[in-house]
Amino acid sequence: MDHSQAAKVWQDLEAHRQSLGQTTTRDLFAADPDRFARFSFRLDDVLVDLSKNCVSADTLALLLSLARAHNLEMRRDEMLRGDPINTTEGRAVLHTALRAPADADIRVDGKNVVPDVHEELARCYAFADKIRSGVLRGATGDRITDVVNIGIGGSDLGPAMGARALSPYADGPRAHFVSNVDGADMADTLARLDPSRTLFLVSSKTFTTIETMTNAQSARAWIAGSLGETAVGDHFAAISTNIVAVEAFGISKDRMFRFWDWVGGRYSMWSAIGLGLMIAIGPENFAAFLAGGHEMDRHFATTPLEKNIPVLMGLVGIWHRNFLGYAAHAVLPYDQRLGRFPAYLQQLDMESNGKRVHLDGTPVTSDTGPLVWGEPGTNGQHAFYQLIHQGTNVIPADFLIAAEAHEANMGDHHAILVANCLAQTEALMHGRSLDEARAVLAAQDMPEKKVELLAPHKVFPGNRPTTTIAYRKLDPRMLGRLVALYEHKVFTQGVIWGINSFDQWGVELGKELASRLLPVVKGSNVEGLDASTKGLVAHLRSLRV
Ligand SMILES: O=P(O)(O)OC[C@H]1O[C@H](O)[C@H](O)[C@@H](O)[C@@H]1O
Repeated sequence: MDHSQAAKVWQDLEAHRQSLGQTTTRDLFAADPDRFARFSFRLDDVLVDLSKNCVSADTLALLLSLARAHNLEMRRDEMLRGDPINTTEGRAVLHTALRAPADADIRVDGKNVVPDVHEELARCYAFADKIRSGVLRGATGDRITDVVNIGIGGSDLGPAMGARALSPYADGPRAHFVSNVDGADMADTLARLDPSRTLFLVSSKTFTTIETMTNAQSARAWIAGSLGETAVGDHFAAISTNIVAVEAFGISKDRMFRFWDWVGGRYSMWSAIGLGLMIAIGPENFAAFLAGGHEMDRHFATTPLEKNIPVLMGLVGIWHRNFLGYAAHAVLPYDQRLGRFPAYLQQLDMESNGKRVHLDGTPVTSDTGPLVWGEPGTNGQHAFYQLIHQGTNVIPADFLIAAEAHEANMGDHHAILVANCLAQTEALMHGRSLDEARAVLAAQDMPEKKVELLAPHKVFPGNRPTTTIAYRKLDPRMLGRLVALYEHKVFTQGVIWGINSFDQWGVELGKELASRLLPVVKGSNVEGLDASTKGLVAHLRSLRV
């Protein structure tokens, strides 16, 4: 990286922000009739409209210079060719290899990993087919009708989000997901299931995560308790990088599916971790999901930065976070089946870019990843959009909308959904001035005093940034493109911030303390705890029967 060049562009961007002054996106639209064409970008049917963000051509040009000063293209190529860019863990970062075609050549330590990827994928597909067709059955000879993925974080959110997103394509056994160590999660799921027809997938990269191991043991006891110990083998499969621990759990080699340490947990839904999704939607649909991801990879790898969609989304995010000071980012899918997408992105984005030191360990000098959150529209409109429209903080938001619904013959449902999505982005950009609010009220024949009283409440400041992602239909290929789009956006931002987007040391301390506290919660000595924790332990113990 050229530090002095990067620092100079950063200053130029700050000066540019000053020079924009009070300019609003509304002003930018008024000044440029071609703004939509200039600021919207396409990949086949996917259109990403950045025009409702307060960026000018100069802003984008400066942001692109910033990306170049940080050697974004070089860093991208390093990732894609398998360099160990996850420096704190000494690992390559190759989720892109999971969706590469069979003839690709991507090397880790000199060895092409693509044949291994395809071999494992073929094993997963064969297993999925056998469960779906009833060739593989439960211990009693019954067909498997329900598949429960036991995993947490990256070993849960991807397949869980995907199974919901692609439910119109689900023609296999029902998919369930148990993640929380709260026994309620497992108990509520088991209450709906018949052990003789249930398959558990224990998904854990490390196969040591306490939540997953505890849930897996309970599931094992449930099967053994109702069908006998010998039935366990027929009702379990495992997905992990830790073959030794899987064998120790008692899952045989032929029901063990592996992935590799160069796949981060939050980037793993493309691997065998997707097995639950694969069984639900079938190998063909899963292959379309992978192909969609690869399509976005090609776009990211080969499109000039000026038209590179994930890069541009990442850079606009940098503008918001670092130059306009916006601390949050909302993801608002107008697609009910993307209900878990914001939660999925929370892990992808916040676990990747919620960092406070540079790659070399020195403290960051600018803010890093924003708080990411969201809910499907239109529900959010009737709950928290008030704050997005009129609250004191500006929250940039992504709006996701399909042209086509899966439900034919449902009258105006989809048209109303689309109208609401577009109306929100228009309202957020346009706003309503005090004079406009007064005029609206006056037109209602309201006494002047009341107009004056009410008008300030009806002012919308506008100039609230939104990006709209519009696509044909939420099919497997589209989901693949969408997830990969955000992965590369997160990568882009990590490069600009100079952080490691692929480790997650921030989750360790709580884990360590939880294992230290477990015996205390169960009754051992509270000595050595801080006064608050000691008091809470005592209170909880006193309430327990
Ligand atoms: O797949 P596992 O090894 O069970 O890990 C599950 C999850 O837990 C960890 O604490 C990490 O924060 C996540 O990145 C990971 O996805």
